[in-house]
Amino acid sequence: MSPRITDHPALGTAAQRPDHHTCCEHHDHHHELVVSDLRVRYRQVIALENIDLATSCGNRVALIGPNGAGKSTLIKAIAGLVPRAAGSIAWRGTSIRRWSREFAYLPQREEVDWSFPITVRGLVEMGRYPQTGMWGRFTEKDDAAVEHALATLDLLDLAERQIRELSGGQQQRAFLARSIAQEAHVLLLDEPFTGLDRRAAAQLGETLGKLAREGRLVIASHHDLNSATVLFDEALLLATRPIAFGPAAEVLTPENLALTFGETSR
Ligand SMILES: Nc1ncnc2c1ncn2[C@@H]1O[C@H](COP(=O)(O)OP(=O)(O)OP(=O)(O)O)[C@@H](O)[C@H]1O
Repeated sequence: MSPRITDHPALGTAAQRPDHHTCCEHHDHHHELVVSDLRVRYRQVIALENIDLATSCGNRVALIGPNGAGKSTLIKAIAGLVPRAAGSIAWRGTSIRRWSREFAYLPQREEVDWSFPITVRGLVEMGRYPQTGMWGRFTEKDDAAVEHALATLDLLDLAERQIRELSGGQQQRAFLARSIAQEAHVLLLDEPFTGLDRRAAAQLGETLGKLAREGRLVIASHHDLNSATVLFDEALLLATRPIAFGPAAEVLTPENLALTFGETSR
């Protein structure tokens, strides 16, 4: 999906991609998630290069850039779903080697088989499998975690419905509820606002705010520049390489956006 860039007059101008970037200091011990000098490639294609990102729970981080900029790839790399060609990703001081229960990943809508026969409750219960195992017995603690997740996402009334019978916004909430049941601290969301109407988007925005205030870290690719400063605390502008990272309102300047969108990534 294309970003809405029409409201930003600076974006029409061609801009050179910078040969250096403004970015947070990496190598720091104060942040819970630290991505340092990350490079990811798919065969010959370099999807990400020189990515540095340091942030902590309580923040909502937007990944912003043109199609092919590497947003999905960065989300997958942090989730441990694509291999790194170089660099490191550390969570609470320890390198992330494989998918961890701390990380919950929400793929782009079209990557999910929504016709899969499962109820909302069944989907949310899957969040407990890392603890119980697929065929494990649910304890009271597991049941309580599922109820808490359904309540947090306002899904108790829909718990017995099939996910294919839900609206797009309700489906997003069901997936987020699964992450909450998993007790994941890092929510990695690929374009969670895409396809939602205003009301569902507002509700999701509130939910992400609540989850961040509860002490989770939300990282999401996002296409709507107009809402980015409202919905997110921090932003990483990227076009294969990072253009800027910092507080969303400081980073989303016309100059930075021109650098990010002025030249389409390969
Ligand atoms: N499985 C793959 N095999 C080969 N190349 C890939 C693969 N996935 C992504 N790429 C390439 O890696 C680059 C980054 O893709 P990515 O999907 O991360 O971008 P994006 O910013 O999420 O784009 P969009 O906004 O279109 O979703 C692109 O050049 C893309 O073509």
